[in-house]
Amino acid sequence: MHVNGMTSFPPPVSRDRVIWEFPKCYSPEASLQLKKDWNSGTRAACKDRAARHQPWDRQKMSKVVVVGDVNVGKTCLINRFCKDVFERDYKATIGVDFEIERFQICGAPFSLQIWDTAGQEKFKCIASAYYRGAQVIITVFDMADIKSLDHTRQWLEEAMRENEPGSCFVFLVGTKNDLLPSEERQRTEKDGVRIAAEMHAEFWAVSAKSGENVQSFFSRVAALAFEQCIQKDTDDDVPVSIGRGAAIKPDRANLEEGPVQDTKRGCC
Ligand SMILES: Nc1nc2c(ncn2[C@@H]2O[C@H](COP(=O)(O)OP(=O)(O)OP(=O)(O)O)[C@@H](O)[C@H]2O)c(=O)[nH]1
Repeated sequence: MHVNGMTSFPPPVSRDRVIWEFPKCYSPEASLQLKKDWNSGTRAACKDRAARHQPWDRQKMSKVVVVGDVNVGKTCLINRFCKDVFERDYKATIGVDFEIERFQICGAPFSLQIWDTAGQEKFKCIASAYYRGAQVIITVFDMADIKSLDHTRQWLEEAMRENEPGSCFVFLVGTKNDLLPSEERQRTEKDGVRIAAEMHAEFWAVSAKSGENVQSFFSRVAALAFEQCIQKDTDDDVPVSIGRGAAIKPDRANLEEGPVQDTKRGCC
């Protein structure tokens, strides 16, 4: 970064944004990747740059879009991760909002641009204008409101309408797991896992209130999105697609290759 002819460096990322180990999935039954380690290409690319003390040519960033019914806890989930706060009082998101979170993954700088969208019907047309160019779609439901789980397919369909088929990693996230007694929680998780598998999404259950699984979830998102960026860099001229049907089959090599990107300035 150059400011007035001087080179300035961004501040270091906080410790909980530094990722060396490949983050685990929540449930192997609905996972985008069962592998335990980075792709060999990712490791090699990171090692090579570090050995040559070479900076990455451009800031690597992936666009993440968070969708779901009104009041399911999208804003709280993002705020818990980005600001480590929890807001008890509901304030509707008007249109969209976004946060940029910086990471260091395998020694390389990486950012997630996280778009929070409104669940209210009247803001849908504003929010949907921002779905385009997503590398990750997070569909959110409230674990204490099973109807919101039924609606996640529709949310995904609408988000995918603005993106290339098979071009995005999809997550299905159940929020507010702190509200359920353990038996009910297990039942709802089972339903979530089943629907996630149908949607070719990876399932997670979290609580923005207690913070349970929030950090692990976003680390997982960042790691998968990062690998996709690296793959794109090293294999730029070969068009690849994960295919939506391939997402929960962990052994398929095509997932490791990463999706086709809608390349935007600043994003990978
Ligand atoms: N108990 C509990 N309550 C939560 C949790 N997450 C969110 N809430 C509550 O749920 C309500 C809605 O949360 P928001 O994050 O604003 O919901 P949203 O999905 O962003 O809503 P829209 O912006 O209208 O689409 C708020 O009153 C939060 O306090 C959680 O993990 N546990």
